[in-house]
Amino acid sequence: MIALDYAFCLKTGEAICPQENLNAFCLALGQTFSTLAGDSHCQILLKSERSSDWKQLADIQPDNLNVALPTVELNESNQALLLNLLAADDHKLRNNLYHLLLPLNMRGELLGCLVISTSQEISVDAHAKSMLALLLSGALDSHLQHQLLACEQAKHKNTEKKLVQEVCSQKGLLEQLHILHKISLRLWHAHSMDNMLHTAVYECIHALDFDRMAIFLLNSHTGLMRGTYGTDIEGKVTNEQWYCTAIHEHHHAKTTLDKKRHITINEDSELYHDSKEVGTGWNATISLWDGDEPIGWIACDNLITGTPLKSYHSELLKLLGVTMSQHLIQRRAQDDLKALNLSLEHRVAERTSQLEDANKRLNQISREDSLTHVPNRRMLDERLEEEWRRALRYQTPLTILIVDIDHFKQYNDKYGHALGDQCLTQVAEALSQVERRAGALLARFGGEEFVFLLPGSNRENAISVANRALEAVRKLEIPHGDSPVAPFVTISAGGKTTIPEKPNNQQQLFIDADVALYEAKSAGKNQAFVL
Ligand SMILES: Nc1nc2c(ncn2[C@@H]2O[C@H](COP(=O)(O)OP(=O)(O)OP(=O)(O)O)[C@@H](O)[C@H]2O)c(=O)[nH]1
Repeated sequence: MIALDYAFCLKTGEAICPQENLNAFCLALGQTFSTLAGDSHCQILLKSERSSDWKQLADIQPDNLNVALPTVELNESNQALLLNLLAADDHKLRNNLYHLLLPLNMRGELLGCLVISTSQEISVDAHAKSMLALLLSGALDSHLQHQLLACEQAKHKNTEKKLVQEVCSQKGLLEQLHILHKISLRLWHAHSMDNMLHTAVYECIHALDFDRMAIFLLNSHTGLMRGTYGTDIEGKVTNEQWYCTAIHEHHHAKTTLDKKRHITINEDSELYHDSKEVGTGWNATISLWDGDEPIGWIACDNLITGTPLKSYHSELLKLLGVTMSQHLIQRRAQDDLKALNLSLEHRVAERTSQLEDANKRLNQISREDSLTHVPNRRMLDERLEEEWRRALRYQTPLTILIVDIDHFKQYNDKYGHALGDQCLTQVAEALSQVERRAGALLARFGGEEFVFLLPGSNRENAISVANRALEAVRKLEIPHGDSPVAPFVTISAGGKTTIPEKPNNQQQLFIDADVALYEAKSAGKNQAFVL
């Protein structure tokens, strides 16, 4: 028989009081009880505050100490033993062992209990037992409170650490977003789609937290994916416009678009360049959308510096995707508008040129004789008015020479109107070759009459022109069986040379030229007369 008495109480108190922590307390407790009985086995059980559940805090055997905080569930046999002991509250022999339960109260509440199991019966002094319980309760409560505090402090430290990390990460994200904003401003100023894509890759790999980036454009109408700009393994921007593939043949593009994934990040992944594996690290792909229509995607990784993936990368890359999508949409709209404007400008220029041509032609037609294609009377009147003014201002000579086909009525009567027209055309053609001096003009005046306007020509030159005209028509040798003048068609010419003395008096010139023509006709035709 062993005794739990005051002496043991004192011994236990001396052993457990100086202990600094729960483990040392339990160890000292176990050692004290082993002096009581060599095979003693102590368990400290704690009662749940809110329920009647019990859990094990410490399992103290002479050769083994096991303290578990947070506490662990009781196994079935211990649970049954505890219930028995709680009900009987005495030192009982069960399963060949004597068990003693020491309830531990604190602040009027049952905190837990100490269960001592030995092979020998223990004689218990009731006062010593309650004193021991008091001693153990105080020490255990103090250690538990201390442990709880330490646990809270550790939690607090951990939260503080996480907070610092979070603040750092937020600061990093903020800096990156600031840079992204600056890049976005630069992209607004790009002068073309090509320039915008090059700037995007260049600026992003130099200022954002990743090493390489490539942008691909998608065309859902053609089903094609095209490269734009990317980064080589040394970090230089490269032109990748040569790259073109069907979207459905590109595994990543296909799955991203099918599943409408906006961003995918892979850690410890193989990294590629020109379809060859060049290293490992993290890589990310961001798809670009115009509403529901996929318009491109971006690939980026950390191949060169191996910069680790940060907690803000996901947020940063998402925003990069949104920014790039907006720029692509806006740039496409601008380009479409430019193309539309160009096509409109082109069409307007084409129409204007057609209109100008038509006007020119109209102008020409309105000043051209439709049968002979030499200038008509309207043209002659305009040019005569002009030349009259000029001759008046500079006091230079001006000549009018009227040419009339001889016996043309008979010609028409004999050969018919159609041949008459043909004759007129041939005569006009021949006359138009006679005088090629600058300013000289041959016009059809009406019927079978033609007029030479000869600015700067004196009478002598007018006579020369008239004779050359006569000769030119004779040379045509157009048969005229009914002409009493010659067997061929002939003409007569009457001219007048003057230096104008007053404005708008050109009509007089015509009257005088007509008089001269009359003279030529009266003198037998086939001749010229210049006044
Ligand atoms: N075939 C044809 N004949 C025309 C055209 N314009 C006028 N004529 C004819 O030209 C003829 C002119 O006749 P006239 O004024 O009598 O003159 P002419 O017969 O040449 O007599 P002279 O001038 O005195 O030699 C008329 O018979 C008109 O019908 C035309 O465009 N085509």
